Amino acid sequence: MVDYWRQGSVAVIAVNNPPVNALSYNVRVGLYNNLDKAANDRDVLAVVICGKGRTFPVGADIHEFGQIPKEPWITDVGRKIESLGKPVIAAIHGTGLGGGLEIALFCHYRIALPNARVGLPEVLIGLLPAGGGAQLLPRLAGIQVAMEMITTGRQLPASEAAKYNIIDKVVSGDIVKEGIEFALRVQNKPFQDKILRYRSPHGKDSLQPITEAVLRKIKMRSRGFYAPVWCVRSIANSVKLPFEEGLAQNRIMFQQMQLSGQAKALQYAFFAERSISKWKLPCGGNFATAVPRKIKTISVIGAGTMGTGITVALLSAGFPVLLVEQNKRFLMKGVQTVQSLLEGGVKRRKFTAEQAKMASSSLTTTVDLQALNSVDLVIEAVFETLSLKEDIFSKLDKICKPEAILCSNTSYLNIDKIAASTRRPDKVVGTHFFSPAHIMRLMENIYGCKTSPETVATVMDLGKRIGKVPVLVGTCPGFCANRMNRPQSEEALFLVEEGAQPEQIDQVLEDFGMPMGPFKVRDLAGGDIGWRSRKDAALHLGLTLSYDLQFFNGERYCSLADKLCELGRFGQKTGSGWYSYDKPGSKQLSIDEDVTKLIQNHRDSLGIKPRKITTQEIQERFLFSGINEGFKILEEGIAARPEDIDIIWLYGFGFPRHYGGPMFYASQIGLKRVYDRICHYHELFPYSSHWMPSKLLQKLSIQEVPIGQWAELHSKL
Ligand SMILES: CC(C)(COP(=O)(O)OP(=O)(O)OC[C@H]1O[C@@H](n2cnc3c(N)ncnc32)[C@H](O)[C@@H]1OP(=O)(O)O)[C@@H](O)C(=O)NCCC(=O)NCCSC(=O)/C=C/CCCCCCCCCCCCC(=O)O
Repeated sequence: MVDYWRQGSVAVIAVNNPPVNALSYNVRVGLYNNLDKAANDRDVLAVVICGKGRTFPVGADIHEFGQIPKEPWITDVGRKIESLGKPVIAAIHGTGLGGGLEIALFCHYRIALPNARVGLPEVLIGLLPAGGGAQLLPRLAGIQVAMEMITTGRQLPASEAAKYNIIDKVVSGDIVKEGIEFALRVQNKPFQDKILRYRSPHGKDSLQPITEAVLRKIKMRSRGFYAPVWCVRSIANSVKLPFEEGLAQNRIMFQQMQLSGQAKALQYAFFAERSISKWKLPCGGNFATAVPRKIKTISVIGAGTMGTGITVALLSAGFPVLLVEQNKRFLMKGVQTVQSLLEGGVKRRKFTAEQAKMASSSLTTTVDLQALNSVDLVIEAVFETLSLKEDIFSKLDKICKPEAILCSNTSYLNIDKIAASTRRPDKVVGTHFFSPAHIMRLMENIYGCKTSPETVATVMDLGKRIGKVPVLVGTCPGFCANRMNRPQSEEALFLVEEGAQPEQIDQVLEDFGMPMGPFKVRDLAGGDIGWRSRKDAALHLGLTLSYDLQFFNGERYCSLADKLCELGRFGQKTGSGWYSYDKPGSKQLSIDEDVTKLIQNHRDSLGIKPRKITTQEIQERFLFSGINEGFKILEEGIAARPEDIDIIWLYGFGFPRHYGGPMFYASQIGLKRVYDRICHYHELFPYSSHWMPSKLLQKLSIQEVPIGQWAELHSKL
């Protein structure tokens, strides 16, 4: 796991632990022993530490967390470097992260390739850099830089790291060769002043103001995530305590954090995110065997909000796009939107003006579907009306070349029905983007019963290539994301009907860590869309939405949202919704007395006496109704694993990452407790079928099955 060789007077110690040279126990032992070997070899005058393969070590092996790490620890390897009596050079390529960078900081010199990156990302997995990073970095780069890097986990490119003295020299060419050359130059020079433990942290007199400023920033963005605050404390230890004492204190904090639910959740999320690309279809096709088609040209149908967002996402990733609309007026408007989204990207520094110009020049437009006869892939993004989509797909089937893949950006409709309107159901797939599609990273890809593994592989690959997080699910109304979100939105309305205020519910869920409460989300999305589909659904059943309606199609129903829409209060875009806004389109909101009165009148008209609703009830009814649906989604095989569901929630709805996602959150609360509360609400609200407890949840709750075994056990149950 660690290779050793000598080139003249230089010993090279190369970590060889693919894929990312994680510092697992055997690697630490290998490093320690080989450093000894170099120390004892009198012909060795300098040592180079590097990584084989694609990268320098990226840190501790996260799989080993949760157990007490066996010695030697990273700090033991560090002490060995410091006391070696010979200069040690870290030669960094790829990424030098976490414990990897810590080892480099114990070295006397650090060189890196221009495209290398360094960072201390422990905070992102709920930890602090206890292997020496929080003590060493302030002594090298100063308190300010250390605070920024350690509390955010940001990776710095080599050139920026060199500005802060983290890298002594940026070199090009072969990193090992460069390391050896550097070693030969410094081998006979004094290097005691390069041992960072003997330095004092730069900017230590400003510790207090820097800490206060950083804590203010953390408070604004943390939403209950506490690792950044502990990271701040660990850096303060570098000023307040002697080096070894600081290390010991940080180790104690690390141990406590490691056992915390937040660290477990974040580490789960890390691996969950990597597992989603390992998809499998019920028919047996999977990521390892299916080969994606090469996609060069893409057409997007529909230049509305979704179509233009998707177009920008594709253009900015370098794909030429042919944008289609039914008439020139809509098309012109769409092109203007694309241009302004690209300009917005330049302002947000997502890309340069030059890149935006290039992207814009790759956009072509047409009002003629026939022009799509040579594209490799089509993404349809028109209204959510099945008949309209069926019509478009049957036309596309006739126009597009036989091997072209046809995708629907539907958030709700049955992919099999859309596919059935073509003679190529194997090449039809759902690609559900989230709004705003050029920003939101989730791409919920939906296979139908005939979608081929090759088609799935192609859209999963496309998602990655445009910087999205593609998750594969099966087809059912609302798929995974919207199906789970629906009971939650309904519960939010019912809670208001029973006595809560919209702003109270929003606050409770924002305090929980959601980026926005459900009523703010409704106002942002626009109430009119849901209103129209509710009216359509009623019409379909031969009903009308009336204001005293308490049941609809056998289910409990709350007409408050309809009443708001009837008043033209569609949300932010009209300047009023559940809240009122400074002006249409503004985000500045305030509580509106008219809405409070409307809610009161609504309760009066139905004879509902408002009751006090607790924070616990709001959290449970919102979160558990969605979680119950999540278990049904697993039960039906719509999602293959809880990880798929959790990643959908992390990226589609901003579920707080330090809870891992709703399914992991349920596992941490305890399945028995979640199940019991769901049964309780089912008893209270028998006319909301979403409280019907999931059978899978019931079975798993009997033995509190750990989340890693849900999918496997489910297939056996
Ligand atoms: C940027 C990456 C490195 C690479 O990204 P990419 O190229 O996109 O590839 P990925 O798909 O992400 O990854 C490829 C595969 O590698 C796996 N992987 C990645 N990183 C790790 C890792 N760190 N460990 C294990 N496995 C890893 C990944 O899962 C992929 O696997 P697969 O192909 O899907 O199977 C990117 O991966 C990345 O960012 N990685 C994370 C880097 C990171 O977070 N590093 C920091 C880790 S934490 C750390 O280093 C901490 C060190 C200090 C430890 C201090 C210990 C103190 C001792 C206390 C002891 C107290 C005992 C007291 C005892 C007593 O007193 O009683």
